[in-house]
Amino acid sequence: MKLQQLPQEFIAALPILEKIEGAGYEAYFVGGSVRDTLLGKPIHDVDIATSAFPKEVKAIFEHTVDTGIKHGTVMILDQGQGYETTTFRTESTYTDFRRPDEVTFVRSLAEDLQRRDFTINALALKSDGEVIDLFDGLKDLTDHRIRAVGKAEERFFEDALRMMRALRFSSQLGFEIEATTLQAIQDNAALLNNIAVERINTEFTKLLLGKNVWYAILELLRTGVHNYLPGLENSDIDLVGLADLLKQEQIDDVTVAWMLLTFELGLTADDAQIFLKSWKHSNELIKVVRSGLRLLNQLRIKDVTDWQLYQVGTAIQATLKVLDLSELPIESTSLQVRYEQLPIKEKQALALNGGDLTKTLALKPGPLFGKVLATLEYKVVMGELANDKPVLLKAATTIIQKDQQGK
Ligand SMILES: Nc1ccn([C@@H]2O[C@H](COP(=O)(O)OP(=O)(O)OP(=O)(O)O)[C@@H](O)[C@H]2O)c(=O)n1
Repeated sequence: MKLQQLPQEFIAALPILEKIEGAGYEAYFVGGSVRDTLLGKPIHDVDIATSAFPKEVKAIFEHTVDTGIKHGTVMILDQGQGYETTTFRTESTYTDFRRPDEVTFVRSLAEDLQRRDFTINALALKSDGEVIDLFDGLKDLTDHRIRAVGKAEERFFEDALRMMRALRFSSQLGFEIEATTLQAIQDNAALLNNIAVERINTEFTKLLLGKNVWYAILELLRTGVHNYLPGLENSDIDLVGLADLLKQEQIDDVTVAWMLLTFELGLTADDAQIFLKSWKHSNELIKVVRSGLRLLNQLRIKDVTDWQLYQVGTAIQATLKVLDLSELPIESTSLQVRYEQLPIKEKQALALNGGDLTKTLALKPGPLFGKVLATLEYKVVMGELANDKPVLLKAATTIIQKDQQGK
């Protein structure tokens, strides 16, 4: 099959292929960008595979960066754009974060494509538009099927993360996982124990954000893969609940995805922190999920105060989204309106600050200082005091006097 029209990103990179070919080597576009082009989707990274060894690539181009030289990857810089160019290779196991431990460079494209994960990812595109399809990847693309290249088991032994990738692609693309490949996932799920959790996290997050997440979660459960994911062992019922919620609407926000998951798992904010840490999430994401969960869990038992709403702060949008998707009988719009109408949304918006306490009331920094500001903040949020400097100064004076009388 020959592509008549190439996307702009490939056209821009054509001179690179042609230059490598001109030096007497083979070079092709490979991987996700070829798959996505054939699916009519936008592409992000253009990956190139070549028969030239790294030092040969470096001899052809003036500007290169050794991004993964041991694994055969050299970045070619051209017109402000970087192109990852990898020598044809076979590979053994991955224990490292993202690169295989050992690779053997080869000169044939067929051997390189043979070590790739799925047939839809094992297509190569030549500079003249010819699609090289050695494993019926085109048919699988048309039939919406994820099928391992060759023996699925061998591919998963090379890199167990590929089992997560199969589920992730099925969610993103809305493809079915072919029966033998699915069986091999079921048989080898325990190999995921050897994989760095950061890598699993990346794939699982993409799965949660996919359009066919409902199917992917059911396949995840069917194959037992969830039993090898941190904190998800034996959480079948919660995951089915999550799958049902996500059936209603595709989500596009990583934080919302993880908040929804922890909410469905019925975790408290503290337990969610432990759970998310085990997935190696950032402190920033953990903080947002924690405050959102606190509010949502409060809503499970009773209404929330404006102060609780205020404390959710920047996590409010994600939280309201989760509320919308959850089964709690509360309208997110009413909370949204209440949040919008809060007198202030952050401490900095208080009409009185520490400087005013020092200058106008001669209060020195210390425990009382913090107590005064915190009390004013609470009262303003709760509508007990207007956010107005003279009003707050008066209230501050009263708090200080009471404190001194108390001593
Ligand atoms: N564990 C892996 C990871 C990657 N690949 C191969 O390397 C290519 C590029 O991998 P990557 O950039 O991780 O994924 P893409 O398939 O490009 O998908 P996306 O960019 O959408 O994540 C894949 O298409 C596949 O051929 C593989 O065989 N096994």
